[in-house]
Amino acid sequence: MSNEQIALFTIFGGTGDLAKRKLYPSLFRLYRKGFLKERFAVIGTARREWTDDYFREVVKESLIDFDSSENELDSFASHFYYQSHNVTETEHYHNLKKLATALDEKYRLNQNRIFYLAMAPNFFGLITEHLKSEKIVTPDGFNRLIIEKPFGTDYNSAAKLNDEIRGAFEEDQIFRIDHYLGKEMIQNISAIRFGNNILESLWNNKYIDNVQVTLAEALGVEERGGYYDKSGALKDMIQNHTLQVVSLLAMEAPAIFTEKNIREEKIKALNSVRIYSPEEVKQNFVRGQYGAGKLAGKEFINYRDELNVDPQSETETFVAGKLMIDNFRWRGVPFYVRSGKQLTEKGTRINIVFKPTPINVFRSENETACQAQDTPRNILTIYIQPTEGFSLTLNGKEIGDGFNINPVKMDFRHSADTLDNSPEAYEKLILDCLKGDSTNFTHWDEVAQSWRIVDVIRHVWDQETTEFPNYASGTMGPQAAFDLLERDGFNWIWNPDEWYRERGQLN
Ligand SMILES: NC(=O)C1=CN([C@@H]2O[C@H](COP(=O)(O)OP(=O)(O)OC[C@H]3O[C@@H](n4cnc5c(N)ncnc54)[C@H](OP(=O)(O)O)[C@@H]3O)[C@@H](O)[C@H]2O)C=CC1
Ligand SMILES: O=C1O[C@H](COP(=O)(O)O)[C@@H](O)[C@H](O)[C@H]1O
Repeated sequence: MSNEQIALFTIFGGTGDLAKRKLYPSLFRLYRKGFLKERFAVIGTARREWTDDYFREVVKESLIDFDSSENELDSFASHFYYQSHNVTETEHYHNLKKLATALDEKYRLNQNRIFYLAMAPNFFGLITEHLKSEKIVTPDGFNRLIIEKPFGTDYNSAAKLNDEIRGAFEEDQIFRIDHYLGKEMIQNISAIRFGNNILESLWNNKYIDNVQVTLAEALGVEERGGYYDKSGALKDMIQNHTLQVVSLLAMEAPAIFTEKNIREEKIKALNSVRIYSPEEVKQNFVRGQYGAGKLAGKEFINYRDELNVDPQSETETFVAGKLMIDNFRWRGVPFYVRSGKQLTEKGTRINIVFKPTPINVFRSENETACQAQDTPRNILTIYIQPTEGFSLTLNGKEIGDGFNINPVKMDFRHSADTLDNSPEAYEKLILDCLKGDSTNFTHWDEVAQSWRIVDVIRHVWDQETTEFPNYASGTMGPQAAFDLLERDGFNWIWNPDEWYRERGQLN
């Protein structure tokens, strides 16, 4: 059976950074794998006046890292067309419609259309309204809208944006991208949980002590200071990616692994995340901003000295917090989350920290059960990126005299070969959209609840200023983030082996 997908892509923001860095390379990968063959076309639109030929050169340049022949690049690029278009001008949509109709006929596209909004969100409502009023949305075939983040800047703006878009597209036609949902190991969370009875049967507050989710970045804001300074880490990384990861970890098992069932369970999990009072926000969430520092021999500047960042900026580049999930499964189990820029290293990891055995039977005879140190905790670490895999520590007997208990690690990592051949997040998500599968996109109800969770935090922070910068680049964030866990008698785990060693539980 052919895997070929048939569609016309219209990319709004076709001259932009996202299109060049992510979208064109992803389309090329789909082309190479045969998901896109002859029956596809791409219209790139933006205000600048480019010719088709120039556009095709830009597309080819974006594929420079691929080992491909000029012939292959030319035949791929020949499917690309450029239409100069200002999204605020109604007449411009007429030309877009003409071109779309012509390409539909030329490539026999069955009126299947994907509109990719790779532009600033303030244009989304306007574009979708025009797509409908100017009848660029087709009566036959499918019409799907891919929307980039950020989806609003708080609950109210997101709801307004949603209403605007829903004026032209139904919820099942809207594909809100969260590129973390396209990552292989994020998708693997469900496989690890629901495919392994030894884990799922322990996946609750009886056996799990705490859950830790870290989304760490080594880089700073780079050229995106203008956007980032208005956003900050809470809206940039917690509202979307982090809460999505939490919902996948916390959700109940779906009756069957389908889009609708998964979505329902994720929404229920998010709805159970406690919305904090202002006092609880102060106790449970902390923020940071990076100062100058040194990392791997490289000097980093203060966040406030970055390009397009306000020199007095109060924007956080780091967030750590404790989420509580008020349902039967999770009552009392803290979900610690943290994300920040310019930290020690790039890495996304999840640690599921199990409770120790009820009593340490290996204690010495002159110790009571209360005096003895706990047995080392079992830790399940899910490595999302850059290394991908998972490990589980179990306790065993140390070789030799006596009866010393040692954690040993069962470690699985995907090989470099597998990783090289595995699809990139955007590639996967675009293919899902072509197939009409929105499992790995965010539904409005998820977006709405995520905003409700973070809005109260933002509101409290906006009332107060903090002493910034409060962490040096190349560290894992401000002291307050460490205190947050220590207060609960715990510590962040980054590398489980080091963590055991620090506790004298591993030689
Ligand atoms: N870049 C990234 O890595 C990521 C980006 N995003 C999101 O993707 C979206 C696009 O980001 P990015 O590509 O970085 O942004 P850019 O600023 O690089 O691109 C913006 C695009 O919009 C076009 N544009 C601006 N105004 C108009 C207009 N009135 N009519 C038509 N076109 C217009 C610009 O072209 P021209 O000037 O020629 O009109 C350009 O193609 C944003 O929502 C961003 O938040 C999300 C995640 C990551
Ligand atoms: O959405 C975003 O994600 C990136 C981090 O993505 P990753 O796939 O490299 O982990 C982050 O740098 C950016 O600020 C944010 O907008």
